[in-house]
Amino acid sequence: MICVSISGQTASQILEELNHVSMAEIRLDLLNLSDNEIMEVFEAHPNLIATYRPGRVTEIERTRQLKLALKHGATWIDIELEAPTDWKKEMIMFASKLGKKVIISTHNFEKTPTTDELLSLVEVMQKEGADLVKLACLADSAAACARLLSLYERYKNILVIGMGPHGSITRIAAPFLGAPFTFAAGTAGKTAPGQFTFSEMQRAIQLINHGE
Ligand SMILES: O=C1C[C@@](O)(C(=O)O)C[C@@H](O)[C@@H]1O
Repeated sequence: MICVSISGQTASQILEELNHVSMAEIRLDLLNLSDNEIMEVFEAHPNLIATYRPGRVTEIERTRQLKLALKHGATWIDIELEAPTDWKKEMIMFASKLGKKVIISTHNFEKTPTTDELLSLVEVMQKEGADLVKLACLADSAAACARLLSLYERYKNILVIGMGPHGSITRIAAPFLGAPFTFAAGTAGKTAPGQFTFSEMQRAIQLINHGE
């Protein structure tokens, strides 16, 4: 499944885009949605991730908006491995009471760590109670991609992404190796380096499925 990562749009543009996709990530930190618009967007589609990366607003406000999204239909929230443990526990508890799922994610915009480091990151995120572990690392070589993709042999419920131009293969391979979905850019543009557009990703998946 392709998950379109939505940023930089108005609520009505988002609602229009949601008509054409089976899954989307709503990057609340890269949008300017009012409470009413958050409710409207999350109520409009059955398979949305609510993501609000830290730094733009207070932690109280970020938490409030993530909880609002969950109460109004988000299927998933994405929380950062680096966030305080108590906050992660609070969000996991809140989501699970509503029957919603939690992605614990970590990003490394500089490099792909060693295999041992990757394994221990996955294990920590699993232990913390992630329904899905997401690891996105800048991949600067074929070896880095191979290292990232090798994690699929060991673990279920993971999504491993190689960011940057060298990491593209990992984005296409992900759903074929066990990831529940892979990210593509929304119509307003990429939310991470190396993302394909939705139609490019659709085409790549079709090519592999049909062996064309
Ligand atoms: O964590 C991820 C993955 C991502 O960083 C990517 O590389 O496609 C894009 C982010 O919006 C999302 O939250």
